Amino acid sequence: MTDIRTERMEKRLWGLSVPDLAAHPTVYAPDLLKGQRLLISGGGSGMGRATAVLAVRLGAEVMICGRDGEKLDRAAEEIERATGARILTRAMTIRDPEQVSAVMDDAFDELGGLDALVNSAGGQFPIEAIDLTPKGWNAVVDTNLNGTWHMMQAAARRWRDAGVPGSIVNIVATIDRGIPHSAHTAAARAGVVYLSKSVAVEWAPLGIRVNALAPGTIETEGLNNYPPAMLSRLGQGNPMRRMGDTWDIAEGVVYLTASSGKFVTGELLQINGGMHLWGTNWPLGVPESFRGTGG
Ligand SMILES: CCCCCCCCCCC/C=C/C(=O)SCCNC(=O)CCNC(=O)[C@H](O)C(C)(C)COP(=O)(O)OP(=O)(O)OC[C@H]1O[C@@H](n2cnc3c(N)ncnc32)[C@H](O)[C@@H]1OP(=O)(O)O
Ligand SMILES: NC(=O)C1=CN([C@@H]2O[C@H](COP(=O)(O)OP(=O)(O)OC[C@H]3O[C@@H](n4cnc5c(N)ncnc54)[C@H](OP(=O)(O)O)[C@@H]3O)[C@@H](O)[C@H]2O)C=CC1
Repeated sequence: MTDIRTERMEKRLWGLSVPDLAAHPTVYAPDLLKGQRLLISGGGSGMGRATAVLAVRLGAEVMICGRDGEKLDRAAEEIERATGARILTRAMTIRDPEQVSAVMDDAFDELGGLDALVNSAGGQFPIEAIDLTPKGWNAVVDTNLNGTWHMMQAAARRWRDAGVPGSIVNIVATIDRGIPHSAHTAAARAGVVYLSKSVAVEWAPLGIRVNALAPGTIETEGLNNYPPAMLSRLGQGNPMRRMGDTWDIAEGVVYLTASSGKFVTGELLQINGGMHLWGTNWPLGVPESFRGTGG
């Protein structure tokens, strides 16, 4: 690891900044998303924000939403400064179907329609499953499963009613072998994966594609929600023995939403350095009985 990276990690400045993202090389042609309109939940930070930057660089018009209006406005200002593109922001929670309906109406009205919905909003807290309270379980399932569903259905209904196609990408997590200390989110994300597969079939006749993307450990400010003791172990929990960056995810999202993904639906794209095959992260520490077992 370079000195600069170590210093940024110690300061908990995770991931690529907006100027980094604006200058990052991309495999895509500059006008790939020209005329496309995207709504990105959780677009004020992390993977959602990186996707917003890549999308505007490729010619798309973008609205981002999340709970914290100041964070969204800050992201929009930084994106405008770095790329010259203006994006729209809406403060809301995906957990409230009425707020979801309002943001979806705004997106369709103010962008003049919608071509793609990217659901990057989500989160959880590390805990041993045996200690979960009903309220904690419900908060995580309501955010990651129910909230994502409200967004998906609200977009799909409008696409159906307008008789136009659409595309949905749901950011989930690497769940293939479960997620110790995060059983609540593993359950919710598994729900989203199979929800996506189910409606990918139902909605194919409507011209709506639905895919999921499973990140591994990705350097974002979201990592600041985890205990400092685990930060030094981050990135060791996959065969490539490093973290991914938000550009890895943004380019994956664009692959699925752009014409490159026009025959892809119901898929789960794993961008995780092989974490679905080997490795794991125990946020609260690996128990003695599991040490040295290769996980
Ligand atoms: C996805 C893979 C996880 C893998 C873990 C392995 C580690 C790998 C490395 C890290 C990978 C990073 C993954 C990321 O997702 S980064 C992005 C993370 N960002 C966040 O998670 C922030 C967003 N999170 C939240 O906003 C909250 O956690 C929550 C989803 C619960 C939001 O809901 P709400 O606002 O309603 O929640 P509250 O804060 O009001 O709490 C409700 C009850 O939930 C319980 N709770 C909440 N926090 C904790 C905690 N830290 N410990 C224990 N219990 C908690 C509690 O019962 C709350 O009720 P009370 O406050 O009344 O007690
Ligand atoms: N980073 C990683 O290693 C991994 C992350 N993930 C998941 O990927 C997604 C993106 O994470 P990442 O970019 O790293 O983290 P961030 O914390 O940066 O992004 C999550 C975004 O979700 C928004 N959000 C959270 N709850 C709600 C809500 N109820 N309504 C609307 N917006 C909400 C947050 O904004 P605000 O607070 O303003 O609402 C935030 O911008 C999340 O679902 C995360 O759990 C999965 C695997 C690994």
